[in-house]
Amino acid sequence: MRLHAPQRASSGILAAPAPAPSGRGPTAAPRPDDAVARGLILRGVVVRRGEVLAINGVSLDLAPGEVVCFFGPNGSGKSTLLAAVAGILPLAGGRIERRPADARLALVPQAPPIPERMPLTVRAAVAMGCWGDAGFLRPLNRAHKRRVSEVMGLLGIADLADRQLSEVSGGQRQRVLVAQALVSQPDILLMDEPTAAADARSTRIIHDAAARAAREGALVLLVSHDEQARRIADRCLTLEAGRVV
Ligand SMILES: Nc1ncnc2c1ncn2[C@@H]1O[C@H](COP(=O)(O)OP(=O)(O)OP(=O)(O)O)[C@@H](O)[C@H]1O
Repeated sequence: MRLHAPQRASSGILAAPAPAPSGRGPTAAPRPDDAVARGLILRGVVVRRGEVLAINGVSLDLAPGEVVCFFGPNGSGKSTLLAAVAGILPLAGGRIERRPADARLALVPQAPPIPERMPLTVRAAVAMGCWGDAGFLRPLNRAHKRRVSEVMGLLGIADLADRQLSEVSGGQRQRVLVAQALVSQPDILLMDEPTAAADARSTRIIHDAAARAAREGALVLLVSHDEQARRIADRCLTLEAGRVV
């Protein structure tokens, strides 16, 4: 089973539109300072959160197949950087480009986006990751259902499939959210502290799934306070006060 599909035009349920490239369209020729033909390019990225300069001039070249871990103290800008890459937060300066521009992106957010009391089984929550392919609230085809089952197996949550999401533990819930993102077969997988509530076993399962997605060609950006993340990292970057140090 591939967790990741070749880059294509449609977007997953958790996908956000690519941030508008500043000054040129998605088909423009690479600039001399662009080191990667595919993946993500950040140049002089600046993001404000109210009065705070949360990201202050970050430039990175990130290639498919990499697991890039972001460490750093609370408030250093890790979540803000992922949100900017996902197109959720606007840039106050610089540019972020997906290569190609229609690369599919999925975000595992730090705060679960699904309301705690919403009646939803684990299987239905994971299946939401297929909506980018199937259409919003549309029935899933056999291939989608197979993918949902396979990813639930991979994340060790198959036995929870019919449980209400509100009735599983915090660590199990994190695996559900990771499964939902993986089901969308992202080219770029953004994970914001996906193991914050996870025990050692859950942490290993989540990290192994992220590493597998990268092996299959996805670019994985993983924000973490967990030193275990170094095990799967191709690169570790530290943010301090909005800068990569
Ligand atoms: N919703 C918000 N409104 C205003 N400022 C915010 C908001 N969220 C974060 N900030 C500020 O932006 C800066 C970066 O915060 P961010 O959440 O990106 O840090 P982080 O490195 O992810 O922290 P943590 O490790 O605690 O998750 C901090 O100074 C923070 O106080």
